Amino acid sequence: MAAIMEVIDQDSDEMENGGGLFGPGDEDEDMLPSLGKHALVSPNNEEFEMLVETIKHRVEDAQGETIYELGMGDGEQPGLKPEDFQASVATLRSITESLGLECVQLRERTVEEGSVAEFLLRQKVDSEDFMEVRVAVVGNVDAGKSTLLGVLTHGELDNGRGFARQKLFRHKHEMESGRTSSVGNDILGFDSCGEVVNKPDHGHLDWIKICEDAAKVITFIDLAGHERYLKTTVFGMTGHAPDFAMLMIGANAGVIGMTKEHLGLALALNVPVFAVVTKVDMCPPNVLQETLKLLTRILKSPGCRKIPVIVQNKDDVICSATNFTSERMCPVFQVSNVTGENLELLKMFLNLLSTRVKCDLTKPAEFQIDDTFSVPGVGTVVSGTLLQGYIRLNDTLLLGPDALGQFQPIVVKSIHRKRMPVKEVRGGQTASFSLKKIKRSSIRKGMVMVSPRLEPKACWEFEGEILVLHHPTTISVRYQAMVHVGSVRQTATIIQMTEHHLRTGDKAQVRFRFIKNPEYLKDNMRLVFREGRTKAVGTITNLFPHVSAVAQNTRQQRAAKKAQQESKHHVNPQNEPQKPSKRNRRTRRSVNDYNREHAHNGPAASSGAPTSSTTPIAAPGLTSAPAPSIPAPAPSTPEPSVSAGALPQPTAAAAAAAAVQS
Ligand SMILES: Nc1nc2c(ncn2[C@@H]2O[C@H](COP(=O)(O)OP(=O)(O)OP(=O)(O)O)[C@@H](O)[C@H]2O)c(=O)[nH]1
Repeated sequence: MAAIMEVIDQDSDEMENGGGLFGPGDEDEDMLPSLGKHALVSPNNEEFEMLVETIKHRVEDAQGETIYELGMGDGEQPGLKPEDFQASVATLRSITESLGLECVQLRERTVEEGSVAEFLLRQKVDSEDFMEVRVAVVGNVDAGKSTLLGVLTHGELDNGRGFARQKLFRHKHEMESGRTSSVGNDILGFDSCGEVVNKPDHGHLDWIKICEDAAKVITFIDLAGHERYLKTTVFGMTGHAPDFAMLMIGANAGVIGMTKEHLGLALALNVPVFAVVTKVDMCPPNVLQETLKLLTRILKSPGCRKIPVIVQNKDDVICSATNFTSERMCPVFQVSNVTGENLELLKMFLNLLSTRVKCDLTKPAEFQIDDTFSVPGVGTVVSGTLLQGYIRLNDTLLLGPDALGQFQPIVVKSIHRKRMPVKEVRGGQTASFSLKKIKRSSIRKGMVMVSPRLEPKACWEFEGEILVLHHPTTISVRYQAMVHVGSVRQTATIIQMTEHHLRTGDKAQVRFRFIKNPEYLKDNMRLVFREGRTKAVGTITNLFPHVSAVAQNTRQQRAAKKAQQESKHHVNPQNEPQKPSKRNRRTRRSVNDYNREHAHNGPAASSGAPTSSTTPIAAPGLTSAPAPSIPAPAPSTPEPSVSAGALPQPTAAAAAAAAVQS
């Protein structure tokens, strides 16, 4: 794993500037004029209006809150004289009042020229809406992850023997073994003044009440620490779209086991990390110092290039929270779940975290599914993250891709956010939807629900630029491993690459092919490719949208196929569609059942799609030329001779549109 730390080259530019901190001079290039540190002292009407607009824009931009630094100005010495400071505070309060914001002073400092202060400006509580920040909780087994979450969310300290974590375990075997095995969610709500709103009633937390009372809800994605559950942990990090990762380390055990693995994963996915060292109550000071020393060394190493900040007081919290996403800073907390030491600092930090992922609300809806449920009396429910746009009650969306690469229209029957019924969700939020007329068995994790306007296409094959973090020998064509992209988790085969062999530390442009189902992917998504101790990370650079079996079976296609067969080229078995697994055959059956039952819903069913067992599930369809850096596909590759655009594509969008009209 040391190799991981050495080869990851994290690009700081990719970290969005979302800390929310701004001084008057730190304006948005094209929209807002520069303001001096005296701007709030005695503004005239026009200036006041401009200030209102500026703050409104900033709060909206940061999705509901921002931190204002009073007494700071571009190129000016910081600090305001007492009377100017008082006048500025009064102006700030009347601005926030007019915008319906809460204005909470975080701290005040005296500098050479006078005073400087930071204020948290946050939207007032709206019982139907709240800001959402997702924090993935990672770290080695027994680091105290579940315990810390139990303590934070239930407000009761641990006894050092597993008392606090009992409230969070979801499975009987977890209770018995004391180990987390699944991806769990726990929530911590803060009101507009930053106070915790979680009020457990006999150990039970009412999520709806928390959401109603909170202006901001932190969702902890509690991931398993044991190596056995690494697949689930990777899925939690990729599929649950965390804004931040909280890396937990037991002070006495130190940086052991999966700690570096999890840190490497967060770095690879560009998720900013903060560290929490637990169990300081039971750790001798010299051992704690050793742990901190090693952690700091790892964070500063060329593979990480982080700036560790040991958080010791409120000033450190404000500094690190406000600079967290925009810089390479990695705050390090030292806490005890038993005595409660420094937990207040951690809570304050969590309260100040702003969502990092910027979602475009103007784009058509795109929702990635990370779990499915069958709820008695309700029916099929899917949960996941809305990546862009809005989804409202009774919207018709396209669900897919199925094993045939197709999408089918579904109607949203009800929506829940953290168990609270709502009428709509917007980009960046997690939600659960109950769906009409669909069996749970026909939905799998990794599917999406998108607006018909997106005209979604599935793909069997895609290209990515990858970096091998670790492999014991060499990787070559035909190598298979698990690909994690968003909530997609499926084995894929390398079918082409720009290098003959890849070793640890090598980079290459690689073409993958899924072995079971086509998937809905997008350019620039981060991917993790892993198999045992082999690990590679990368970014999707090129997609090869799948042309459904129906579309491929045109006369032109058949002619092209025949011509290819006649040319007696040997077909590379890697490029042939794989024999479906038993599970996949089951999925196909259910899809066929669905198509039979809903023959009017899509051309696939009505046109007698070739779904017999002798027909490949779906042959790869290449609609765009391979990237120049990749050698052209072997002549034997069964590629369609016409572009997908020329084919009578059975567009699911059309099916959805028909469904909407009907
Ligand atoms: N003394 C002391 N014990 C702690 C502290 N935090 C956790 N523990 C104990 O450490 C043990 C392990 O804690 P867990 O919360 O189960 O650890 P985990 O990281 O969630 O482990 P997995 O779920 O298996 O990944 C429990 O017995 C806790 O009571 C702490 O700050 N001080």
